[in-house]
Amino acid sequence: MLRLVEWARPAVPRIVTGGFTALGASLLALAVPQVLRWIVNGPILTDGSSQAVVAGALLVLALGVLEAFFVWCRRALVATPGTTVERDMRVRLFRHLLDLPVEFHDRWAGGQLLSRAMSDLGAIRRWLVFGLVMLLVSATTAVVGVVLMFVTSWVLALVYVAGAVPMVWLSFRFRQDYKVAARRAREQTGDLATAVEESVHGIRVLKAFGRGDDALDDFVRQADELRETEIDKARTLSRVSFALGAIPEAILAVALAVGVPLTAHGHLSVGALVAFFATAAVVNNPVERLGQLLAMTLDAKASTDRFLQVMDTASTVTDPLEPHALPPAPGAGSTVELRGVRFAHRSTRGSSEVLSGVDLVLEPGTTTALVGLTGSGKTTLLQLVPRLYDVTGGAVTIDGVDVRDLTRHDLRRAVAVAFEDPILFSASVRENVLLGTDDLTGAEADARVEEALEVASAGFVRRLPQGLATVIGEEGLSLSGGQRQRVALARAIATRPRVLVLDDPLSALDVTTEAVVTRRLREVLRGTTSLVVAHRPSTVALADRVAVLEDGRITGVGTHEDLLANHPHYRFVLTALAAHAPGDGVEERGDEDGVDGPPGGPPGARAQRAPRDAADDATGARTGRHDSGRAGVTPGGAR
Ligand SMILES: Nc1ncnc2c1ncn2[C@@H]1O[C@H](COP(=O)(O)OP(=O)(O)OP(=O)(O)O)[C@@H](O)[C@H]1O
Repeated sequence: MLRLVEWARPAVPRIVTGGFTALGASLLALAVPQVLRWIVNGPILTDGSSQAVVAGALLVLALGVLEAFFVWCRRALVATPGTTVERDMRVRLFRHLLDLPVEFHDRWAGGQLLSRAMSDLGAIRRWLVFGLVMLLVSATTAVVGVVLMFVTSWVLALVYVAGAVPMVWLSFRFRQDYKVAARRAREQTGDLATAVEESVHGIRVLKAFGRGDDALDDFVRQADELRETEIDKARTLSRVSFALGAIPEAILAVALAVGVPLTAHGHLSVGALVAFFATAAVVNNPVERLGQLLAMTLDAKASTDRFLQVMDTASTVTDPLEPHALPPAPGAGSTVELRGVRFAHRSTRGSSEVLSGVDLVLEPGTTTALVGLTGSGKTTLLQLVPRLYDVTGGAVTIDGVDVRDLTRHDLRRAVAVAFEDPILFSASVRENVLLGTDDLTGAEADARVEEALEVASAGFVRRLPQGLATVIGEEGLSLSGGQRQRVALARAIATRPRVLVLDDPLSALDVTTEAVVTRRLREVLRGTTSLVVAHRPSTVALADRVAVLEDGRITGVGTHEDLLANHPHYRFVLTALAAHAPGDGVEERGDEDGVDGPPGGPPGARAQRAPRDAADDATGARTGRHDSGRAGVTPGGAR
């Protein structure tokens, strides 16, 4: 937990000052018994001077008021820096999450990250500003108090210290048990958050399949598990709290039995006896609180471990130490080359590769369609260009520069991506479209948005309630699949990239809309080198050339006609795709340019896109016969 200093450094001065004021408060509390001793041994037992008693009482009052002031100071001092530290840690965690590669996010559940960013950091803050300070102050108070007890009466002090032995042993046992439960509770909180996140994300599927009750049962089971762990923790804590509360009181009984005879026989003054018990009462407070503070510390320890587990994960996709720059843009897109590219996902690394030696050259300004069976690795290959994953062998170059030699910023300015399942953020349409163009403002930005929307045939956004200012994404207006795809396509186009990577970007559009978008896209793509995953013959129509991905390699590159004539696997794939391609219609038919429908569209106007899994690799097509012929297979969707 010492490593928390690294994050808490700016707050350390105030936390330390807060600690000193808390210590001051405890020492003032310990001074009260000494005043009592003076009053009892002095004015009360000697001359009975009421003036001296009043003076003593006023002194106790002053000490009490001062103690209360110090307690207030501690709270005031540590409250603000605690929240600052929490905020800073949260920001650094989020920044690190953004920096970590996709590979990391493939492995980690969202809820686990969410709970680390929220509840774990909250637990660390509470410990820093309260637990840590009070633990140190309690320990110091106990030590100073015991020293005062020895000064008052070493016999009674020995009785008190002897009682500490079982308390230390109990605390040690408690630490062992509670630590495990604390960690388990944190993990279960993360799992619970994941369950909520997944269910909310997939609420339509749950409802459509009537699986809400199952999801609820699952959630209840997880919530019960967490509850049991929390009860486990509470039981462990209450056991130790009981012992830490009872033992000091029992010690006081023993001390009384020893102390009274000592006083009766004149070995101990009455004032000293009173002072001993008053001191013991002050010391008992922090001792009894020890269980609670230890629990808090162990909770914070579990949270710190979980936080550091993420922070210590180094990013594997990093900027080079000596980055290269891309040569000036040639004007007609860049040359992209994949040389002997191999790739295996982390989970299957060592056992099987998705790509096992891909060689492909994309000439400047050309559009290449990537065709292959489902699961053949098209999406994976695409993601290697903007380094969402790093190749495990070979290299990807842009204009002769290895993508790993570019800074990620430069690379991602040069390469734009649109995925089949587009994610839009909770922001206005305009902000979503301008996401990748960080240096554009004002009229220039407006013009770029207009142009991108035009090419992507996304004019429907102007008819949204607030036009381009309408908030879409999770917190805003829901768009249909095809509408989202077009906004995402506009976002990719708006960056005016050298290289455009499109993963079946028109899959949710009906044939008419796709034809319009395709026509406009072809015009724009002339100045860009594009790689487009094609699942439909009509998407192949976008391309100048087609590359066939088969068994982890490119087994054919050529025009559609050439491949159709000479490449059996291409014929097979295309036939299989054509058999499942639209008009398996998806998107509402529109009213503007024959493409744009009103947002949301008429009920029932949308249907799910037909599954293309029938063209699955499970058909044996990878290894089997490719004799499906070429009957009527042409780009543009004709069957
Ligand atoms: N994050 C991942 N972790 C592990 N394996 C993965 C991951 N993503 C994809 N795969 C596997 O890699 C293989 C290729 O997947 P990929 O998505 O690239 O295929 P695809 O050709 O794009 O498929 P489709 O046409 O269905 O979109 C599949 O076997 C898939 O299960």
